[in-house]
Amino acid sequence: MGWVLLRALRRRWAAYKYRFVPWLALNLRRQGRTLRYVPESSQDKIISDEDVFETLLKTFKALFLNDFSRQADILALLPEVKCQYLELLTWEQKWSKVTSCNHGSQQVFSPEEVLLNTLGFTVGRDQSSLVSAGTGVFVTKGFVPKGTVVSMYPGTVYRKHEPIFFQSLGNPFIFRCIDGILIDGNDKGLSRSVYRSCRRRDQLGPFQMSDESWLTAAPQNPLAVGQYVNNCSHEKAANVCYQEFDVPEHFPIELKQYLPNIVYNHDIESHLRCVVLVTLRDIKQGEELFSNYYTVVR
Ligand SMILES: C[S@@+](CC[C@H](N)C(=O)[O-])C[C@H]1O[C@@H](n2cnc3c(N)ncnc32)[C@H](O)[C@@H]1O
Repeated sequence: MGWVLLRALRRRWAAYKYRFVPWLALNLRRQGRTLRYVPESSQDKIISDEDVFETLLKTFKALFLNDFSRQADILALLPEVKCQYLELLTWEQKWSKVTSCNHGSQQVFSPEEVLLNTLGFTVGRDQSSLVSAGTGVFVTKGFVPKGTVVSMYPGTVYRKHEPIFFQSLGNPFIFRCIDGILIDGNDKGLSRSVYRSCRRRDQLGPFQMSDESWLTAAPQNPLAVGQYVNNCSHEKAANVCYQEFDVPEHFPIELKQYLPNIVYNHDIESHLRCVVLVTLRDIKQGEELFSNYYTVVR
């Protein structure tokens, strides 16, 4: 009995230790080199950055237009602020949208319906098909072709040496990028408070620089559930892969409200790091997503 328990504990620790920052720090010092659980020679990207950008843009634009009635304060700033996407609409189009919102005649879809109409599928959390693996992520409707952005890994982004010790204790949601950047995707406890506080810090007037609804059961960006994807096993091969994506400077400001990531420290100039999950094969409705926790592509 004791032996079985010990073996179970050892297996749990073996899977978890790479995400336990004090363990990483200790091994870094011992080995005198950067410790990665990701191979040094990272694979090529599954899809190009341009394709990731296009998918996010398409999805966020659709969510933005669906949320139009909530965007009135942003619209009011339009003459002064360079809103790249809204500039594409004529004033007549904007006016017709505002009036249709005011008269309540605009059809408002749920974020999942918007995703289905835009990308042809929806994803959501449910009990994993693996015994005792807790929650997992499933394709709930539609079909996802190979090479598609199917999800995003939300959370606070920590650069190397930024303080994450207390947030990392007992936290299985810390994701490590190839260059050592960490993303804390835990939606509870201290991690949750840190994310919310960073988000409030970065708000620019009516413009939200990121989304915090992934902390709830109903995210306004329905792709932001990637932290719940489980690890592959002998029976369940990986069908998605993590891919890093740095948000370019020209990302439309009014669409940043759908980005589920925020930097812990914004004093240092750099692009916001996001991680998306890309399908490695076609995935049908009802299938669970499985990644390989030890593989990330730049
Ligand atoms: C990032 S979380 C994934 C979401 C998790 N299933 C949950 O319900 O919170 C990682 C944790 O999920 C569980 N997990 C992931 N893949 C698993 C697998 N193949 N078998 C058993 N447990 C797994 C482990 O407890 C792991 O520490």
